[in-house]
Amino acid sequence: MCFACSPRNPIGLHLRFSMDGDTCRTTFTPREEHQGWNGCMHGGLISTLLDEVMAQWLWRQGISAMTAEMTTRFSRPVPIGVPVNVESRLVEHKGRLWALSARVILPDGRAAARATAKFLTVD
Ligand SMILES: CCCCCCCCCCCCCCCC(=O)SCCNC(=O)CCNC(=O)[C@H](O)C(C)(C)COP(=O)(O)OP(=O)(O)OC[C@H]1O[C@@H](n2cnc3c(N)ncnc32)[C@H](O)[C@@H]1OP(=O)(O)O
Repeated sequence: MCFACSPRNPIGLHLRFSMDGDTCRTTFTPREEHQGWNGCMHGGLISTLLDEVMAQWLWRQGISAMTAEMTTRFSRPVPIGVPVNVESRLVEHKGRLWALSARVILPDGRAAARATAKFLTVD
């Protein structure tokens, strides 16, 4: 029962994803309970959005892979109540290792956060 994507998780984010060419996308509007700093979405939950959109890129290609490493840069706050777009792309693939990047984009088109991550395929 995935915290990010399961529709059955009562405390989950209930994210839904789609592929748009080589990009995986979702949208999310943070609520009060997702707050960290006053009026802003918690950074750990922003990282969850980024991690999940990259994992879903792989899942949608039939690749089962776990996050082995992730770096996030928080450039701007994500305000509570404001819808954001979240997107991911493949950067590189070598053997079991998949490198992806992802962004959280504010309604004005500016990136609020960016991440890069390495995933390793698992059986
Ligand atoms: C019916 C509908 C159902 C719908 C359903 C939807 C499900 C949609 C799925 C999405 C859902 C996902 C959710 C979000 C993604 C998570 O949250 S995943 C959870 C968070 N991540 C984890 O818990 C991972 C914990 N780590 C591990 O379990 C293990 O370390 C790993 C990642 C499996 C790798 O372990 P391992 O297989 O033993 O591999 P290991 O021998 O350590 O490394 C293999 C090779 O990779 C290299 N390597 C390892 N790490 C790195 C690294 N960071 N950088 C470079 N090289 C590395 C090693 O050096 C090694 O190289 P060689 O020696 O072979 O040359």
